[in-house]
Amino acid sequence: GPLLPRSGQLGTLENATFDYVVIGGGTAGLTIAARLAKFASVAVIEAGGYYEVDYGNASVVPLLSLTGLDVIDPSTSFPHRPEIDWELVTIPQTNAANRVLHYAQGKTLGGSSAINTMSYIRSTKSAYQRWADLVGDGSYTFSNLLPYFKKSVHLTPPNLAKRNAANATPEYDPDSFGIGSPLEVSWNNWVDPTLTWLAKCLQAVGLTINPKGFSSGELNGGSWLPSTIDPTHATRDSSQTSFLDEAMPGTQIKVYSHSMATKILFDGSKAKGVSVSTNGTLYTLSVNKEVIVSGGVFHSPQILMVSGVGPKAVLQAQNIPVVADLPGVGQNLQDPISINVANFVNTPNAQSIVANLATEPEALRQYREEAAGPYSSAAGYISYERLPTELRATLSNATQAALAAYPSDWPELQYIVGTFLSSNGSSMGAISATITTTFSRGSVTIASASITDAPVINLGWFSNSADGEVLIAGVKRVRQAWSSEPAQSIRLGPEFIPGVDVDTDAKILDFLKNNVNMIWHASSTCAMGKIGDKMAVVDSKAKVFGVQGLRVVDISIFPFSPPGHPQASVFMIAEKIADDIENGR
Ligand SMILES: Cc1cc2nc3c(=O)[nH]c(=O)nc-3n(C[C@H](O)[C@H](O)[C@H](O)COP(=O)(O)OP(=O)(O)OC[C@H]3O[C@@H](n4cnc5c(N)ncnc54)[C@H](O)[C@@H]3O)c2cc1C
Repeated sequence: GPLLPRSGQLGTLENATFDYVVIGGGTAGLTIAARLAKFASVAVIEAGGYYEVDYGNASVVPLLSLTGLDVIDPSTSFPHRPEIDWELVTIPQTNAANRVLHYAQGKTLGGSSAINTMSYIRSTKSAYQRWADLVGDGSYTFSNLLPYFKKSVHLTPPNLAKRNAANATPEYDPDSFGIGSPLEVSWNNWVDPTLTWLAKCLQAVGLTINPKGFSSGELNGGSWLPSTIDPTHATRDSSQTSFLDEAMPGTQIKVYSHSMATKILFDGSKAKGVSVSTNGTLYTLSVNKEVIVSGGVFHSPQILMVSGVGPKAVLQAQNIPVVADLPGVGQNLQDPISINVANFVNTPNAQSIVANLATEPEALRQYREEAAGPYSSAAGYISYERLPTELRATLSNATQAALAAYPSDWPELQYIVGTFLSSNGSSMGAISATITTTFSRGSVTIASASITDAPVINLGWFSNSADGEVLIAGVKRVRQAWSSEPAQSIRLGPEFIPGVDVDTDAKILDFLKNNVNMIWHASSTCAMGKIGDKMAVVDSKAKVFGVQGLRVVDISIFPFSPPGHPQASVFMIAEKIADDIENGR
């Protein structure tokens, strides 16, 4: 790959003053820092280092983003990789069989954009309209956000010669993209044969290809997805390899890596700096202008709380002096749940090719010499829909009414196709169902006044019974796809997961409670809202209520979990708020 030299510590460990100090060099943090550094002095404090150094190929090679990233194991026996993962573990999920889950979050420059599955999907026009309405600011409609979406990415059209899969030609709306920079968005240079079959199964039950793709404000039908990938080298593009790499030589941006922001410091109610710890050295980075918190969904509320901004009772219980009593900090957590319906199949997949000693050398050659072949492939194919009438009719009246409150272009379910090897080396195909109307709510709070104690996470799974009902319908819908005519050409044996004995709603619900997974899209723990909204944490310019000189810019400020995949909107919001700041808003 084209890796630039990656040094470790880049700032000197002593008190200093900047215009802006950004807490967290993750997806949003490096994006906004790089933009602000064009006209101001900026420091970034990041707990991790360079993932290319700390984690090597597993975080760079696209195929390994699906299969090699052992950090995404949600079980409590997850492999320990403290150099790139926060190793967060939830409290027992009381409505989900008391499960305790590991929730991967990137602890590295690039944050979760360095460990995610790289798919690039925006939300729907009505979802952004709802965002605009909730926060009382018309700049959040899709058409007004589009310039920021365009600015944050550089699109390279698919390389059809390399993809070499006639039935997997991506369709998309080029007008939804522009000539932004520096984050690369493009398509895989190889298509997994099993995924083309699974896409056909979804198409056979009515989820036909959406000619506009999923970046023009529509989420229905199916699409071969673009991802955040450098198409020339077929390597992951993250906020680090794009925004930070561009800013490093071009601006005076200072990065304090392997460094913890331990507390935001206030002068009265004005943020005046950040206390930092690097390998035991404590120092203060002061601001002329603002502190920007970009710690992600779990750590942004934590740093606010340990600094005195949060629910008064929580702060007082930890003897933290109250700077601003904001009851919404850590509340409103929304985490979409997902389940696989999986079967053995007779088709090869990327893993069976690279696991086979006869075919692996050619796969390696293709990747090294042509940036193509199985190693170059990550995100594949996704479909969205509102439930068909006959399945909607199986829901309780309360759940039907709850769904009816959503606008008509808001999908209710997402289906992701996937493929992997079973422990005995056989190919498996999986179609997952994921809810896109998360009714359950969780929370994040603190165990102590110290930033070094992990935040206390309750995902709130199944706290609202509508989520289970909708996901049961999703399982039935995926079973329809697995019963379609194309599926008969590839399926081997009876249903493997959940299994043919899981055949009633009650049994499916029990299976779900014991087996659903996160798709790592948790959001909304410092939710944006209108002035006067008691549970809102930031206003529409991302300014924290009740204090001055402090914004939060990351996925925690989404007012709700938007359908689609979040990183596109995370990059967008960082661009938007950077523009607000540059223009004095
Ligand atoms: C396994 C996985 C797969 C995913 N797949 C996809 C996908 O395919 N498509 C998609 O759109 N989205 C995906 N997502 C979600 C998406 O990546 C995240 O929503 C997004 O990256 C969040 O960005 P953020 O800026 O809010 O937080 P992050 O990118 O996580 O950044 C937070 C940063 O703050 C740092 N930090 C936190 N606290 C401190 C502190 N006290 N001091 C110093 N530094 C601190 C962290 O180390 C981190 O670098 C996935 C996420 C995961 C984890």
